Amino acid sequence: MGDKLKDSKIIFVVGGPGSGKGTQCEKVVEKYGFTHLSSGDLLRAEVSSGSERGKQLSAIMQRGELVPLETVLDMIKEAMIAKADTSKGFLIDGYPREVRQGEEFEKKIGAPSLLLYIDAKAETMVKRLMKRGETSGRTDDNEETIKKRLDLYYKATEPVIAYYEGRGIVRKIVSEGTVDEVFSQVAAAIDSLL
Ligand SMILES: Nc1nc2c(ncn2[C@@H]2O[C@H](COP(=O)(O)OP(=O)(O)OP(=O)(O)O)[C@@H](O)[C@H]2O)c(=O)[nH]1
Ligand SMILES: Nc1ccn([C@@H]2O[C@H](COP(=O)(O)OP(=O)(O)O)[C@@H](O)[C@H]2O)c(=O)n1
Ligand SMILES: [Mg+2]
Repeated sequence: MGDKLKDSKIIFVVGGPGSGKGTQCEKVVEKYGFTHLSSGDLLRAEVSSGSERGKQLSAIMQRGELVPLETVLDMIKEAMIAKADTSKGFLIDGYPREVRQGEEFEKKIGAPSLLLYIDAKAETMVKRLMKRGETSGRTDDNEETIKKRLDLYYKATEPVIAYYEGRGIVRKIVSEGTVDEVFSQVAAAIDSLL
């Protein structure tokens, strides 16, 4: 089964909290039929299952910190294997969050063919998340945790961009405009890959 994953197309979607990763992934699924796996959503599903592991994850996520690498990687791998037979390719949203997460992913699953870097200004991300927080019900959409998630993003996740830039597979998407304006950049980047 591992080999089957090795052959599948993998796109990493990396960007700050509130940059628009999830929004753009939904539009990519509509247009290209890829399988969208959001690491954050997988973790939140585990939390809402009420499992012991979910309780531990919840505390970490409420602090805006990173959960253990093995946990999130195993959850993504399980989700990919479950869809491997029918998937046209995978959008891995919100992972890797640090370089070693990328290295471990490639050891256990396979190499990405594209990294979509969804780039928005810090104040744009804060504004969007505060607005989303009014309806999302996410325990991490509050000012204090948003700030921690942003700090962690700049410290741990931006180096991921540089790491994959070295391989020439990064496409930077400026996500300041409307959802459709941003999506036209995303579609152009994916079309150049297909
Ligand atoms: N104007 C504008 N708003 C956007 C765009 N993309 C997302 N938003 C808004 O910004 C908020 C955050 O978008 P998400 O797609 O949830 O962001 P995310 O990167 O998945 O955030 P995390 O899951 O917290 O990492 C949403 O409530 C959207 O309404 C965009 O391209 N333009
Ligand atoms: N690879 C990942 C993905 C999410 N997470 C945790 O899950 C939370 C929500 O992730 P998300 O991608 O939905 O949201 P953002 O943190 O990107 O805004 C993060 O703040 C982390 O606490 C993680 O630890 N490792
Ligand atoms: Mg998201």
